[in-house]
Amino acid sequence: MPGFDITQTPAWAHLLVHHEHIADAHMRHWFEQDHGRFARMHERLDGMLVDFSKNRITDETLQLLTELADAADLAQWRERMFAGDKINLSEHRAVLHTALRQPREAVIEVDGVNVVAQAYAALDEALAFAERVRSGEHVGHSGERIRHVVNIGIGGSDLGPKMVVEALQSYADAGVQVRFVSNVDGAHLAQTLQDLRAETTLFIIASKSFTTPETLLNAEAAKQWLLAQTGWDLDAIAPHFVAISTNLQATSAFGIDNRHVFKMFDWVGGRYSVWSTIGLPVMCAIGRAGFMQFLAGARAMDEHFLQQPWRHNVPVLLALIGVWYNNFFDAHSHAVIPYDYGMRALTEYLQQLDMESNGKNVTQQDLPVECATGPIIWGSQGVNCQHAYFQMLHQGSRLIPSDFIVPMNSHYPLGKQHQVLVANAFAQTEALMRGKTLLEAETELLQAGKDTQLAAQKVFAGNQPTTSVLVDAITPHSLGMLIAMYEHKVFVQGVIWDINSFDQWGVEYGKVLAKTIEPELAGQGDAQHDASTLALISYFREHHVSTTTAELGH
Ligand SMILES: O=P(O)(O)OC[C@H]1O[C@H](O)[C@H](O)[C@@H](O)[C@@H]1O
Repeated sequence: MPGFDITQTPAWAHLLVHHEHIADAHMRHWFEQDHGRFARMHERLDGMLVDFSKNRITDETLQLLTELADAADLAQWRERMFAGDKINLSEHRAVLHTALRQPREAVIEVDGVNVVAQAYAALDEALAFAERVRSGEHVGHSGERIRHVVNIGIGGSDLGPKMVVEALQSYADAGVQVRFVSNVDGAHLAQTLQDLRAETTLFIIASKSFTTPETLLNAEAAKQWLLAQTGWDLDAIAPHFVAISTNLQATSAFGIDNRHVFKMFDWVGGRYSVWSTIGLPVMCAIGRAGFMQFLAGARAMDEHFLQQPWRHNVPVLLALIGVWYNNFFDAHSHAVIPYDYGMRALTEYLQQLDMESNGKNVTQQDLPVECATGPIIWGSQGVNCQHAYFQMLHQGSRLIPSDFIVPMNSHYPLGKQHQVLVANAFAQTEALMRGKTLLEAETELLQAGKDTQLAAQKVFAGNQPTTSVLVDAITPHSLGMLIAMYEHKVFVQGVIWDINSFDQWGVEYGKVLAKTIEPELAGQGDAQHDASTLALISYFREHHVSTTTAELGH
């Protein structure tokens, strides 16, 4: 579709007119007048309920939005992605994270190779290794059992596995504790290793490219820590290091035994790679059976996404309603609030998934995009957010749509705590939708025998949209469904805006400049910079106390 511009389609024009009609309508009136609203505006999947009814949409909105999906040729793009067409045009790559959760017998060919078989060959090796770590069969150089696994990686080689390991902590049953180091700030590695023994520690160096400087520097420092702690020779540390990468040359140059390199493939983007061998930390934590359930959950969402008509297709509805706020209500951000302590890293994970995918302003045909693209994704765990920034959602001046993710059962119920947690989540969605009128505020004050002077401060505009995603519990299966749901949401939005959701040229520029500046901090090199950057560099030189590399853990 050369020069495709969604804003020039009749569907977009119809939505603009429709927006004029309903922009000022209040959801509380829709609920009062229409008792069938929830029934028509929710979807039930296996172990999941998604409630779209507290959104600023009518049946007509949904109808018009589905026409927008058709105008963007969504069905064809979806088919092309699942079939392995090279829809990542700028990198000439297929986009096949969905192949990683296909049944073993499926066949998807890219350049004449069946990638499903390729993926399972790598996955089986990683799963078998994880089981050997869990059972104690894989031991360290001294013959001791591995007790700690430290994953060193960043971006897609960190956020997915970290979030999943934390969310599924109650499934970690083998006495192997998994930790994550991502930041090149020495504090991260030093503090993570502080209470560990080298003899019982395994490092996973996770890097699709194996060229990411932060990861390589941390990996080298981990190697030095291990040598310093044990006094062993370099040859002895092989059982303590494994890698996950597409770049076997670089892993071998780093000194990692080829039998301990688990392959990944260029047809999986970093931020979509938790289903691949990048999931090794998850496998070490929850084992083969749990990981296969995780893949099966994602597969169930893939099937739903493939089969349901737009009007009942959960990721498609999430995406379309997101476009509605982003492009017609001019909402700049989207909050995601998991009411689950284990899922506290979800927002950070989704920030990469969504913002690195759809933070683009050029179309697949290299033309400027004529409308706003991906929103700012933010949020954090409920209920903590209620005691911090929810004031702004309730009485601020901005439209901020949000997703509330709420499990019906906790792995740690502790008496009444789970009911209190869930009650808070539901109460927030009700309050955000209903609001409170001036009359209601005055009546409340009068009933409490108080002056009504403060009534204006107690008014809540309401009409703040929320989508509730209820899951029976956070299990490997339901977590797989949830993550795949968001992956497909991001994909659908990328199709509507006609951007490539699978490259990330925007992160390169800063990386290149950092390479120039780093030696300048040590007084070498004199590249051209603006006055501000030059002053920052010289302030560092004046104030930095040069030390030899401080020893880890001291
Ligand atoms: O796995 P790696 O090759 O080390 O990449 C790690 C991360 O670094 C980059 O800068 C990209 O922006 C991310 O998409 C990627 O996930």
